[in-house]
Amino acid sequence: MLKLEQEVERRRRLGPESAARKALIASSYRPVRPEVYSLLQESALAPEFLAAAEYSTLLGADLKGLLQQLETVSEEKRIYRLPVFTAPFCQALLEELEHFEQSDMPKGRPNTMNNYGVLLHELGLDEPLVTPLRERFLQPLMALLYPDCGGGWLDSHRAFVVKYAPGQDRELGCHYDNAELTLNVSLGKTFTGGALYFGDLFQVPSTLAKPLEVEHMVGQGLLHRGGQLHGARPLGTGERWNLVIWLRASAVRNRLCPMCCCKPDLVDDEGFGDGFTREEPATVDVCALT
Ligand SMILES: O=C(O)CCC(=O)C(=O)O
Ligand SMILES: [Fe+2]
Repeated sequence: MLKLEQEVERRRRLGPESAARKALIASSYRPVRPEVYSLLQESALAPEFLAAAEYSTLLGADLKGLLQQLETVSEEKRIYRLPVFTAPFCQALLEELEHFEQSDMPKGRPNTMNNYGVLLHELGLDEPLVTPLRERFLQPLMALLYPDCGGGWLDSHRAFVVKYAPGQDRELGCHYDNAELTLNVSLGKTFTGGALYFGDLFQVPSTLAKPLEVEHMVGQGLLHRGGQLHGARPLGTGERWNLVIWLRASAVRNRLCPMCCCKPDLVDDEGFGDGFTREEPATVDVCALT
């Protein structure tokens, strides 16, 4: 019981501690690549990503048409891949994130599994970069790919960078994300190993006997359902940096928390919190499994 109370207390502190770090970073951190903090421009996005997002907004766009614009990694598991950022933007973002990681600024860690990395909202990158990316480009794309998992109802996110390097984190255990949908973009650098593996949806009783192995390709993003069990194989050599965006739809999670599968009992938090809202959820078709 004591452990549980400690965990509740730890979680209660997360919001205010994060807000304090964000304020300190805003007042005293000096970026090395300030241009990544300006409002997201289409010139930062890969032509393939722009084309897929643009197609998705057309009247009459359908899944079949969209699938011609991306790589289907697994039809059964509904995992897709496409380039997201241009190479120069990837490079600039990576340089900025590395500069921050090496600074003496306080850092919130992405989740309980990764000890290295950066939370993008603490750096002030939500407003100029992640929110526009979600609202303008990911939303139409996800609405066509995953209409049954809240793809058309995305209203918040949690974005972070995970870093794997020798002597630091090298792998990630099997888990599911606190997200309806996830975008995972490989930013670099040069590395071997570190492939993702995917099992079934976590609600499906199964073993991970024959997971699907998916290599990261620098510059490219993988799209998958948050509930799809996955993990990362050990890094071989080099450094691996990935931008992970956990995409959330309050209309889905307000009904059933995707982590505990119960009706959520909400407490106040800062920013997007965990993506729940107190309003009545809109009526939305929801996948029976995620
Ligand atoms: O290492 C990766 O690329 C996956 C990270 C991941 O699954 C997560 O942070 O939720
Ligand atoms: Fe994950």
